[in-house]
Amino acid sequence: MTRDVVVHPDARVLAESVAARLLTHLVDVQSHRSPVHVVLTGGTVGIAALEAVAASPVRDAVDWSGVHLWWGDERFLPDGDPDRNETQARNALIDALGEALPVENVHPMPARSDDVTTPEASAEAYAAALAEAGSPAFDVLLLGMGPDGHVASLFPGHDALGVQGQPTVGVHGSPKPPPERVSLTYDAIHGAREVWVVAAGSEKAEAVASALRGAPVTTTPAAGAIGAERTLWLVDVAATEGLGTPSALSTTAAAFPAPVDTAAETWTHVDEYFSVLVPEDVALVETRHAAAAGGLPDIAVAANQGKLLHLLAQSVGARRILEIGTLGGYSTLWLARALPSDGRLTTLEIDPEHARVATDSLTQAGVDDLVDVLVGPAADTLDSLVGEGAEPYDLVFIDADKQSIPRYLEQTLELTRPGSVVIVDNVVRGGAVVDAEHPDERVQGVRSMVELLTDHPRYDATVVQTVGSKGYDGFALLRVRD
Ligand SMILES: O=C1O[C@H](COP(=O)(O)O)[C@@H](O)[C@H](O)[C@H]1O
Repeated sequence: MTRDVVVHPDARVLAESVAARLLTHLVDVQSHRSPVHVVLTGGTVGIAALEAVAASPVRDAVDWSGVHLWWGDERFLPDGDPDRNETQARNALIDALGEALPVENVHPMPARSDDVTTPEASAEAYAAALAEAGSPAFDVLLLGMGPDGHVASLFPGHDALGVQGQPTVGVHGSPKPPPERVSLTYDAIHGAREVWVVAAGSEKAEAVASALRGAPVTTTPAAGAIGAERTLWLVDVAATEGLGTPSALSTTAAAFPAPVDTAAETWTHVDEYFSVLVPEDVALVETRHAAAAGGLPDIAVAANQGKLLHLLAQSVGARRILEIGTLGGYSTLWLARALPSDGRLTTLEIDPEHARVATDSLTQAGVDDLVDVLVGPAADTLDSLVGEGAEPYDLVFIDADKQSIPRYLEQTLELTRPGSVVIVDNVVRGGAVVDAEHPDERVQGVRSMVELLTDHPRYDATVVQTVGSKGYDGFALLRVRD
């Protein structure tokens, strides 16, 4: 996942540029995928960009019948209220599109009415609408940002920041009027392929600087605005004042050399340099491609990490491997290839569709006779394996829901032997792990793991931080004590 910052001379040019970028992106995506799902934002730049889309001669290049419009947040007000983000978007663009955009493609968050009396009711109805539409992966999710660093209606210090397991949330006590709102949650935002944060003006400069420098989301919610494939910050020069703007920024759309991006680029280049040591063959590449084509999130291990798993499994002479979290089968394939011909790999996956994609890829790769893909919640499957008296595993790779890591580690003890090796992925989480108050349950899951492992009688452990094409993270390496 990359994060790019593009700086424009002023708010007007920024809005025009966002419009041009959006139109081009829609045309590009429509050349290989349909329908396209776009999430709109309210706010000054967001609405100005929609006006620019409406005025653009290029707008007819988009097949609007294949575009669905959703909202990232809404002010919980009656239908037609001029302060609703929906009303503003209709005035700015939707009305101008007329019949080109079918009515059923427009998905506003339900307004306050006699039937929908609370932000929670609106949020629930919107979650249901998303589910009914097949919980689409948003192609582009636009987010404005307030001077306090809020995105959508996720405000600093609010409980909504920590809500997980649902795509929407009702919000009360917004510091920016109106106080009642409905918002997408981070879960929904993080599922978007591309997240574009748009912000203009010096009053946003402090929040832009905090977010790009990785402030905690509790104080700067925009720091958590991250897309699954790409995060793009589209800002004007005034909004970058807090970053110490180089002169190059006075030109249109100069790429902003934020320190974090420079570092991430370097990590990726270094991974590329060393990639000669970890060449992927056709089966590995196709496994990655099948996962992407199946719409699976791009969170599998990188090739060098897969090779590390492979080498570790070989080094300990693993004959039996357990993987918790199959996803598309990429790490599974690296691990399976470390097994001897009489070896066995058991991999657990909660999502039947992910399991199907993985099974197909493992079959294509010719390792299906070594691998059992077990579908269901991992904790239940682990209990079943314990109940069945499964032979101990030599190596366990845990790469699933991070909040459950402590539980998986307890269960793993029932399924291993002294000397077995356990690897837990993604335990640094961009450094968020040091934040005791972090609202993300995944971060808290890792912190609970650290508590569990401190002076543990049966696990010996270390954690190694990593950087690379997959960003800044790390893994825990454990050995079951003799
Ligand atoms: O209230 C809201 O504010 C933000 C930012 O608006 P701006 O006028 O400061 O750009 C916006 O992103 C959000 O959708 C909206 O509900």
